[in-house]
Amino acid sequence: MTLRIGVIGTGAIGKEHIRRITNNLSGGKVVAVTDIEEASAKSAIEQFGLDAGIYPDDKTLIAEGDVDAVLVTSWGPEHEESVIAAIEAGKYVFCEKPLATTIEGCMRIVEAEMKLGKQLVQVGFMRRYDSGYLQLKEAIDNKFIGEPLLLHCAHRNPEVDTTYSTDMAITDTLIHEIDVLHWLVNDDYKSVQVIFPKKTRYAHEELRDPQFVILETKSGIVINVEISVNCKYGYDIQCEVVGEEGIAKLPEVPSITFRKNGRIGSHILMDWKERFMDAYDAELQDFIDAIRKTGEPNGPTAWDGYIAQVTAEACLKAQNSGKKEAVVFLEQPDFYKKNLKPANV
Ligand SMILES: NC(=O)C1=CN([C@@H]2O[C@H](COP(=O)(O)OP(=O)(O)OC[C@H]3O[C@@H](n4cnc5c(N)ncnc54)[C@H](O)[C@@H]3O)[C@@H](O)[C@H]2O)C=CC1
Ligand SMILES: O=C1[C@@H](O)[C@H](O)[C@@H](O)[C@H](O)[C@H]1O
Repeated sequence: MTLRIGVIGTGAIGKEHIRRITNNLSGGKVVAVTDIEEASAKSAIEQFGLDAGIYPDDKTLIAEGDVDAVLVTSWGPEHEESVIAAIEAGKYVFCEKPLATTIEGCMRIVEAEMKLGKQLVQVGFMRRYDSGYLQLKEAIDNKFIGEPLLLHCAHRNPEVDTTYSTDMAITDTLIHEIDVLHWLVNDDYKSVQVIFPKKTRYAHEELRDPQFVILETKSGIVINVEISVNCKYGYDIQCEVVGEEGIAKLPEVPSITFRKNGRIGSHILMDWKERFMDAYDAELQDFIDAIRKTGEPNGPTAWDGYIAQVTAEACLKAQNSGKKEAVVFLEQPDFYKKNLKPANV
């Protein structure tokens, strides 16, 4: 059976996902779209030659769109309502990060799923499908570098516009590290701290950039993440794990080396679309395949969305207090204690 998919929000990543489902992946078909800007939904249909209906809003798409699954790729604060409506209608959901913009919102989604008694939701934490992070995880899980002790990470974007605010460095940007790093080291966060170094002159007036976040896990692993969103030179994701017996580092993105004008160099990518292209393909293919084969998604769950939001909110508190803040989770329900298979890459 081909998975019939409806897309809620046909902006930047909505269109990217429509393109990959339509041109690159197998087993799924976009049959319905909606966007609060109707012109955007229309342009998605035209751009990708979709045989799909346009619906006035998320609820109508879910009720009348004859879909098995929805992709929620609207703005973060809009996610919760669409995800809950989809769960209540028994539709599978692939929701871009964040699952919801509050802890309570994430819990409402978790409760809706538990009430239904079936996992329907996968959150778009695509780094768990990136081949570099998967290699790091394999090295850690096989004890290749011994016990991980500390991690040095960086999340750099070349630039942001004036709508990007200081809290977004956490909720929009760091949230990827929040999810992937505790998964990488098989541990939970215990505390967080945020330090603001000297501000770059490229940050707009209201924005504090860069930021330096320290996350500590229950077993005592210390993780530092530099977030720079005006680094100018490229889109650059770094992660180095220091273990008891060695170091493992995320590979650089392959690029030719050139010799020109008295220099040896190589190219750096400029945006997330290219950097995680393969990971986005893999996460969505896994979503489609797992549902078709087992009737349940296999990727990051609504509970992972909750864990990320709790940690993000502790970081926001730490931004304001300047102090180390505790990260406190509810106990994981048995419902979510399944042993997730490794990502399908
Ligand atoms: N996994 C990743 O690396 C990335 C994830 N994202 C996430 O994807 C989501 C969308 O981001 P972008 O595509 O960059 O934003 P965008 O602004 O380009 O697109 C969002 C679209 O959703 C539409 N929209 C908003 N509310 C809606 C609603 N209630 N119903 C229907 N349509 C609605 C907007 O009109 C817009 O066309 C965000 O949650 C963002 O955090 C974005 C970029 C990368
Ligand atoms: O999710 C993403 C964007 O929303 C965010 O704004 C960027 O900072 C991240 O690098 C990208 O992966």
